[in-house]
Amino acid sequence: MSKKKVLVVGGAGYIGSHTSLVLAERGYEPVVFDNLSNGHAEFVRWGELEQGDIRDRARLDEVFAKHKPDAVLHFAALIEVGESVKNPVGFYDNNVIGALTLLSAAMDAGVKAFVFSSTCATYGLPDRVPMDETHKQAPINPYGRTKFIIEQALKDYGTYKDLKSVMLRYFNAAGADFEGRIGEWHTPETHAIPLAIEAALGRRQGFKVFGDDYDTRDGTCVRDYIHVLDLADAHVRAVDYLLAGGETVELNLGTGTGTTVKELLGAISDVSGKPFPVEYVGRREGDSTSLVANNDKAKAVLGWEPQYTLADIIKSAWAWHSKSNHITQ
Ligand SMILES: NC(=O)c1ccc[n+]([C@@H]2O[C@H](COP(=O)([O-])OP(=O)(O)OC[C@H]3O[C@@H](n4cnc5c(N)ncnc54)[C@H](O)[C@@H]3O)[C@@H](O)[C@H]2O)c1
Ligand SMILES: O=c1ccn([C@@H]2O[C@H](COP(=O)(O)OP(=O)(O)O[C@H]3O[C@H](CO)[C@@H](O)[C@H](O)[C@H]3O)[C@@H](O)[C@H]2O)c(=O)[nH]1
Repeated sequence: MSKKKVLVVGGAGYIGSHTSLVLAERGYEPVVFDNLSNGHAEFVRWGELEQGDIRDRARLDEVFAKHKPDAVLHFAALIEVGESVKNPVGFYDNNVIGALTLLSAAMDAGVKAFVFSSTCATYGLPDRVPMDETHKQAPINPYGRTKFIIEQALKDYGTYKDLKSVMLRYFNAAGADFEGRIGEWHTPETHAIPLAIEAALGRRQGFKVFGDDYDTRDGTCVRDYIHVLDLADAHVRAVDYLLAGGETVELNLGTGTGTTVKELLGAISDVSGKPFPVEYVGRREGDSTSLVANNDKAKAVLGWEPQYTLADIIKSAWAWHSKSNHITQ
């Protein structure tokens, strides 16, 4: 029997490349669609690369006609919260117009299964922590709002059209492939774990903590860091679920454990054995105080369970950053 094909849109990026790896391991055939604006051709190792932009309908039609995918995973987006405050137009253009163009092309090509990279940033400020999927969605930055808009479109397409989707609200993706083939490589890098590791490796001057006056146990923001391979596993399960006739659903993907920035820095110093300078500066615009998942629904719907701890995350990230010398600034 021929393998089922999955179009991995944004598959040359961090989470999409790890998901391609796990798709291939589980017997699917990934095909990556990416404009390489923030991705890396060398991360496309488990399937063909089709270069193109999700805002280019003609190119999308060509790729859908050629590959006839059974499902689409949509990772392609601009992703930095801080940048979205400075450049909202670019975010709406890529994350909303791009996603809607991709959705139309997918539906016209007869695709019925769609997995969307959403985010806990769609919740905004927490009423309660941990947050389950019924928590109100009131994003506090343009990035979160672009993702919220697409979630609503997907719910309407699930109700009124024949496209079923799984909207995966990731908390903070982190860590890397344990064999060190791929890892987190954003340019410029803005995420806490790679920045702190690069500081410990002496590639950056030190680490700046954005705010220590939050209402949390040590004044710094709380996040729920989830291993990228746990995210990848959930995506493959989401494809299985949709191809088996599953209905449209939104699911949190986090571990349920919150870590403050100070705790994170302590854990990174422990793993690396290399202390690094830390400076406390003002808050970063658009940051939420505390984001921690209640992941019961993903466990129930997908039979998913996160496998990796914060120590696994830091060790795998440390291994990747130590051996690779890519430029992130
Ligand atoms: N990294 C996180 O912690 C996190 C958390 C929650 C949600 N997400 C979401 O997960 C998805 C993947 O994040 P990532 O960290 O892997 O980001 P990434 O930047 O590494 O990957 C995104 C990929 O999409 C591609 N891309 C961007 N715009 C495109 C376009 N117009 N056409 C074609 N390709 C395009 C980029 O070249 C890149 O390869 C994003 O949608 C992001 O919003 C990420
Ligand atoms: O130099 C830094 C970088 C980050 N932080 C803090 O570290 C925490 C984590 O920040 P970061 O790693 O940038 O992740 P988030 O801003 O939480 O955003 C990520 O996680 C979101 C879900 O929480 C996703 O939606 C986004 O795409 C993804 O970038 C936050 O409290 C930041 O204020 C610092 O103190 N200093």
